[in-house]
Amino acid sequence: MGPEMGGAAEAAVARVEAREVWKSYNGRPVLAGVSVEARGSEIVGIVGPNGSGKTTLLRIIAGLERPDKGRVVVRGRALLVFQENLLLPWKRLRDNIALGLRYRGAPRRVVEERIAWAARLLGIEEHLDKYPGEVSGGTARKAAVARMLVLDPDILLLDEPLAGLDVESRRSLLEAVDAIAHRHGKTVVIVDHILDEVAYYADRVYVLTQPPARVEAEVELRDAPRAERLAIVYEALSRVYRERGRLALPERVERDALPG
Ligand SMILES: Nc1ncnc2c1ncn2[C@@H]1O[C@H](COP(=O)(O)OP(=O)(O)OP(=O)(O)O)[C@@H](O)[C@H]1O
Repeated sequence: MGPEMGGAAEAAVARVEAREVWKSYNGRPVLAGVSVEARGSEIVGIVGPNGSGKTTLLRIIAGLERPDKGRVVVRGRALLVFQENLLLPWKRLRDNIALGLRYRGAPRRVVEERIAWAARLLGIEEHLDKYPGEVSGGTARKAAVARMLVLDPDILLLDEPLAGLDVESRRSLLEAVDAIAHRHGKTVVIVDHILDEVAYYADRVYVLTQPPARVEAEVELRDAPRAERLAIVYEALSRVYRERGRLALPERVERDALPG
């Protein structure tokens, strides 16, 4: 790729791009040339089956691992919310969310303001004085997101944020993510295996293949009505499968099927 052109406004837009990323563990390929991109105020969903390298891809984007091959560009500050939440059980949610800010020496007033803002956005104000063991999985997940959000990242990487949550928790978490991206201007990358809800909220979805992962389909959804987005992704996938099926047909049938 050539040098980035773009003016000053363009230069300020957060961006994350993985291009043809390859990764193997013990000689076994997990990612086999995966390219994804997210920029500006948008939600990008990366959906794939279990073991398809979604976590590995996020860890590479976050700089926690190196790809064997390929290029990763991150413009802006990216923070990863781990699938396991990693809340400290002996600290109240409020203090868990404050951890990074206090570590950075943020003034008390700033810490309190940011916690109040993030808690309101995620709808967990009433739980701030509880311990992680006293709240639902959905509230704990939201607290884990809040803990990163208060650090004001440009890019938020969410590793399977919907895993283990009930329908209402998934909906309310994704509503908050929607506000984080579209009202507060963050770039959000969600990896998950639940296509339905991710498609409903995402501006673009990448569907990964079974491992070793490649991008099976990349589907733009930004301008599509939400209620139609899942169908649009399924249509795109059907096209891919049909195409593959067609290519797999014997040569004779293949020729017969050609127009003219
Ligand atoms: N550090 C590592 N060392 C060896 N193998 C690893 C390592 N990290 C991941 N793997 C393997 O790579 C594969 C992909 O793992 P990864 O966690 O990235 O997939 P995933 O799509 O996030 O899966 P899941 O949906 O189950 O969380 C798995 O088979 C996993 O065992």
